Order: sequence, then structure tokens, then C-alpha cells
Amino acid sequence: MTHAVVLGAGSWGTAFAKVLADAGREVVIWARRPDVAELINKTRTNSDYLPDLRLPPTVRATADPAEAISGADLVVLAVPSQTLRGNLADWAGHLEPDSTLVSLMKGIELGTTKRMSEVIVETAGVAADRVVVVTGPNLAPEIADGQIAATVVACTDMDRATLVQSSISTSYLRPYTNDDVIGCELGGAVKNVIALAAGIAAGMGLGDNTRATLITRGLAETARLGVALGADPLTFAGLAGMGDLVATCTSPLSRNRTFGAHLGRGETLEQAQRATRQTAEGVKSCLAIRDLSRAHGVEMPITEQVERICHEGADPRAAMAALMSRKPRPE
Ligand SMILES: NC(=O)c1ccc[n+]([C@@H]2O[C@H](COP(=O)([O-])OP(=O)(O)OC[C@H]3O[C@@H](n4cnc5c(N)ncnc54)[C@H](O)[C@@H]3O)[C@@H](O)[C@H]2O)c1
Ligand SMILES: O=P(O)(O)OC[C@H](O)CO
Repeated sequence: MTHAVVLGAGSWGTAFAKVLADAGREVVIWARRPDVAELINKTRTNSDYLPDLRLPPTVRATADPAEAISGADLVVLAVPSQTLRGNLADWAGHLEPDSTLVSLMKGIELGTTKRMSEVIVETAGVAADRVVVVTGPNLAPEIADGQIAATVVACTDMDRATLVQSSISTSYLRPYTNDDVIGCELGGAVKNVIALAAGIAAGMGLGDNTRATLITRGLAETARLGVALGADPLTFAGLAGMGDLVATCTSPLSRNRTFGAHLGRGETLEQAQRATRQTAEGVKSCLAIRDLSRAHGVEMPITEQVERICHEGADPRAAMAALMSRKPRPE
């Protein structure tokens, strides 16, 4: 009997395991820490990440990756973007032939500027059509609570996308298939950087006009980069683009937006890191996205300023002023 494995027992990995179980799958979660695996098995909870969630009995956990992956037809990757390559190098030998690899990560790799599906193909040595990206407005605590949402299941192989779609369809999560893997992944990665900007603005005391401006112009620069990399511009009007951007830039549940608010209140990167525990992918990805945009000659002014605030110690007020003093241009 096959099962789905979720590699990573953080917020999204744990909530996604519940989705798979609610959709009828047997699920094994791999947790990095044995005590987390034990807690899940004993109490059905993962209190560090989602204290209110009770996992169904069809979910079990282990800290042994070989045991978790062996026999799995669906392999879901839910680790931080910047550790994926190292993690997958250790796990690749355990993958079943023709298993489907599902990427939940929303980031771009530092140094290589690769998307997560590219890292998976390279590291696991699998064909690109075995990799499926799931992305959309999916804040883990809301999904864990069974609140209604939709998501995108992107793959170059529509049969595989449809298979994953049926594996995660529940009364509260409606997945749509999409064949634009590049656009879906970029939408997910860049929205984290724009959410940092929205948080920075909120931390500075700026209001809804500012947020709407950042969302809209953030979407414009995301789509510009996407088109340069071969994405379908329409993807950015969908769940993986506008949908996720709105959810992340507006919700107090977003770790990226929350991180940005710390910076906007004048804290340093280190102070913001100390105050927030979970992964805020945009903090590292902003560097990789900035590099990617420069390599392709694409202007991404918001991303440039977020990178300056995060990594060059720029004052948020000076960064906002720099955005506002750019050369006038048509929309
Ligand atoms: N949380 C959400 O609402 C949400 C929603 C959609 C997508 N995502 C994306 O999912 C990915 C995972 O995010 P998350 O929210 O689960 O993060 P998280 O911070 O909640 O959890 C990350 C998990 O990875 C583990 N981890 C940390 N360093 C590791 C390492 N070196 N090797 C292996 N495991 C390590 C942690 O122990 C933890 O279990 C991110 O790319 C994020 O952008 C998150
Ligand atoms: O909490 P964040 O900022 O990582 O955002 C979570 C999800 O990506 C929202 O879709």
C-alpha cells in the first residue's frame, strides 16, 4: 500500500499533511527532531507550529527519512528553500521510481538563482515532469483550521497535476491545475518579498493606500520578471500571483509581513530575526530575486529596496523616498 510522505514538520508541512489525510491519503510526516515526531504520534498535535490543530489518525510521524520515503508514491517537500538542496541530496536515494515530487517551497535559491523545481530536478536527478508545484493563498493556520481557500497545482505533465489535484481536494481546499510552472513558482517567491515591503510600510505607520500601491506595483515587477523568464503573464492575475500576494501582504498571520513590520519599526535584521521564529523566505530570496532580475535586465525597484533594507542596513524611510523619486513613467 502506498502512502504520501511530507518531508518537513513545520507550519505548512503539518497543515498539508492534514489536507492529504482529509482527502483520503495515508500520510507519514518526516520531522527533523525526533521529539516532534514523538509528539505528533502521541498527541496528534504539533504544538510549536500549529497549537490548535489535531491531526487525523491516518497521519503518523517519524524522524527516519528512509522509513518515511520508502514506499511513498507522493513525496511532498516542505523544508526551507535554502536547505532544500542539502536535504534532498540526502533523501534522493530513497525515492521510489516514478514517485511524484511535490514542492511546497516559495523561494529562489541563493547563489544559483534557481527555482525550487529546478533544484529538485537537479538534485534528485528526476525528469521535470515528475515535479509538481503547489502554491496559492494558503496561510497554514487558516488551512489547518479548515477555512475555505483555493490553490494551484502546477506541472508540465497535466496527468500528474490532476493526480495531485485529486490527492488534495477537500471540502475546504479547492485546487486548480496549471501548466505554467515558472509563473506559479515566481508568483510564490516574489510575493514574500513584496509582503516584506508591505510589512515595512505598516511598521512605518503607512496605511492602506501604500499597501495597495505596493501590492499593485509589486505584481507589475513580478510579472515583468516572469515574462522575461518565459512565464504566462496571465498566471500573475491568478491564485499563484494576485491571490497569494493579497493574502500575504494583508494578513497578520504572514511571517514575511510580520518580519517586515519589525524592520519598519526600526529594528535591525538581527533584532527582527530574534523576534520571529519561523521561516520568512523573502529575507533570503530577495537577494536571489534581485540577482535574477539584474541578470535578465528586468527592473524590480521594490525588490531592490527590500534587499537594501534587509542586507545593506538601509533606512526604510530612505528606501521609500528612493522608490518615490524614480523617473516618472507610464503605468
Ligand atoms: N506556513 C505557511 O503558511 C506556508 C504556506 C505556503 C507555503 N509555505 C512555504 O513552505 C515552505 C516551508 O515553510 P513552513 O511554513 O513549513 O516553515 P516553518 O518555518 O514553519 O518550518 C520549516 C520546517 O523545516 C525544518 N527545517 C529547518 N531547517 C531545516 C534544515 N536545515 N533541514 C531540514 N529541515 C529544516 C524545521 O524544523 C521546520 O520543521 C516555505 O518555503 C514557505 O514559504 C508556507
Ligand atoms: O507566512 P508567510 O509569509 O510565509 O506566507 C505564507 C503563505 O505563503 C501564504 O500563502
